[in-house]
Amino acid sequence: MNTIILALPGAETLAETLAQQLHCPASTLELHRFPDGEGVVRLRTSVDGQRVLLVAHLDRPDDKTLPLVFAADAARELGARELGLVAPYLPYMRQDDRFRPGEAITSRTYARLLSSTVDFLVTMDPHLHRWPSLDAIYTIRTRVVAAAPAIAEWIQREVERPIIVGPDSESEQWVADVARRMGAPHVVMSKVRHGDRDVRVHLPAGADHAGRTPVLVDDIISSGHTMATAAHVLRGAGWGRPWCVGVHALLDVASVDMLHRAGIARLASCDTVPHATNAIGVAPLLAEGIRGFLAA
Ligand SMILES: O=P(O)(O)OC[C@H]1O[C@@H](O)[C@H](O)[C@@H]1O
Repeated sequence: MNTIILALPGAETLAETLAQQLHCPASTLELHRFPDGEGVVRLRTSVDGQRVLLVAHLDRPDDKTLPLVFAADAARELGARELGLVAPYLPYMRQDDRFRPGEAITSRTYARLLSSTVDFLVTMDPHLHRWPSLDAIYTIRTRVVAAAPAIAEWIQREVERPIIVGPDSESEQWVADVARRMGAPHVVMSKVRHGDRDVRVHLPAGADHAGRTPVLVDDIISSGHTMATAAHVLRGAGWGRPWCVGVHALLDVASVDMLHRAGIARLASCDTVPHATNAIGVAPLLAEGIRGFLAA
């Protein structure tokens, strides 16, 4: 079966790069907004009888998910035989519980929506905390790709004698993997969240930087408060100015400024979400993950 890549608006660069890596054609989608704000998508190429890979950057997902669903439905109606979604950042993974009475568990609802939209999903380091794997909520085939090889390679190139630091217990999975690949030590801090922009972070007793440069690594940087607070704590403990690396950079310009005011040495992110801090390319890793679905 032939494969064609369709880029959702904003994902054209990633789609092109993946098309080169996977040796298949890529096309773009037209998104028109009517005066009342409703949108309509239009496929610019035939998809009849083909496997379609929809490529989307799903930060700010509320505006982007409906066009994705419309594009998938249109492709299906126009003869696509199989539909895959490549979404390097998978949104709505953090609300995985009813933290306050009456709250929606958006992870589950979003998973149900995407599972009814496409046949398979390729994503990178989704925020799996309470769910053991995506299979707990997604009913389609999924493939999780780790950014750790690209992050480890980048840190190795850029930072002399690093020690990898996780700002909270959830980050241990990513931090341990990155550190192991580089043969560097790692330490994981503990965090208590009191609100969207209010976190407390602690270094474990006895933790020592051993003259190394701290590199904070986390999956998501959103408000930036986790990284900023962790940076304050590290500096206060005499660890020097930490570097900060995030897989998914969701933060705005004000949050980037706040991080620099917190005294970080450098902020870098993977290009799962287009952002001024993108320094680590993950397309080759994503392409590898996609290949498993292209065999038939
Ligand atoms: O503190 P901000 O940047 O808002 O949020 C990002 C943090 O919130 C967690 O779920 C992520 O794993 C990360 O540690």
